[in-house]
Amino acid sequence: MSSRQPEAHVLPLRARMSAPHVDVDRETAEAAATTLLAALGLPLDSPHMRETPRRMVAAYAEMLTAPSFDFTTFPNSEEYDELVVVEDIPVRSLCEHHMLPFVGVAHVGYLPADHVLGLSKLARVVDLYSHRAQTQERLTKQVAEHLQEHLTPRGVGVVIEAEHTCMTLRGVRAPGTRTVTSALLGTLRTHPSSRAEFLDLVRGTRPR
Ligand SMILES: Nc1nc2c(ncn2[C@@H]2O[C@H](COP(=O)(O)OP(=O)(O)OP(=O)(O)O)[C@@H](O)[C@H]2O)c(=O)[nH]1
Ligand SMILES: [Zn+2]
Repeated sequence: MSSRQPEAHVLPLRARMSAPHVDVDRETAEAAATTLLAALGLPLDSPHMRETPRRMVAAYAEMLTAPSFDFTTFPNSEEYDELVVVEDIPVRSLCEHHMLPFVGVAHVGYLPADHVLGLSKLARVVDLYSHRAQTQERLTKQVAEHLQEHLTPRGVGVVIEAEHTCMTLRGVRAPGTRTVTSALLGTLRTHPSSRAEFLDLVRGTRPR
């Protein structure tokens, strides 16, 4: 006899995920960008720069507005109980100290309990929290806590490696530096062998 559950119980569960609404006042922002560029001594009367304030505002608005998505989970009917890890998820965010980009990759994994998550959703959660003025530490924790809250796995691990252009292109100008942050929850935090397995796995993906 099959141990499969009735069909109604194996349907995916979808929960809509949206970032808090960001109200961009484009008119005020464009006027301010015009003032900023003029105060920096940049001429705005060339064909290339005439629309730069509008483009600046559009660029920031895009980087601060996360697309909504369905967080789709499936019953773990195969009782899969090993790590699920998606590596090299692109990270593009804005450092809240300078409003300059930091870019890199995230490695996100979890140990399933009753549900598995649609794989793309690991990348979408990273994207959701990247589209805001951030610190890398906060971004790393928010991704881990989101998965813990909405998927309730046995454990979650998030490692982010990123280049902060505020410290590679300006200021201390330390090209080649990468900042590495991690957040581990549940058994990936408390169970030494699970923790070591996850960290070894993602360490193996780093360029040396
Ligand atoms: N902890 C943390 N610091 C960050 C992050 N992004 C940027 N920073 C740092 O924020 C700090 C701001 O320091 P300040 O001394 O106020 O700014 P600053 O004069 O521009 O500093 P320099 O970058 O050293 O020239 C800098 O050390 C940045 O490197 C981040 O994600 N996390
Ligand atoms: Zn910065």
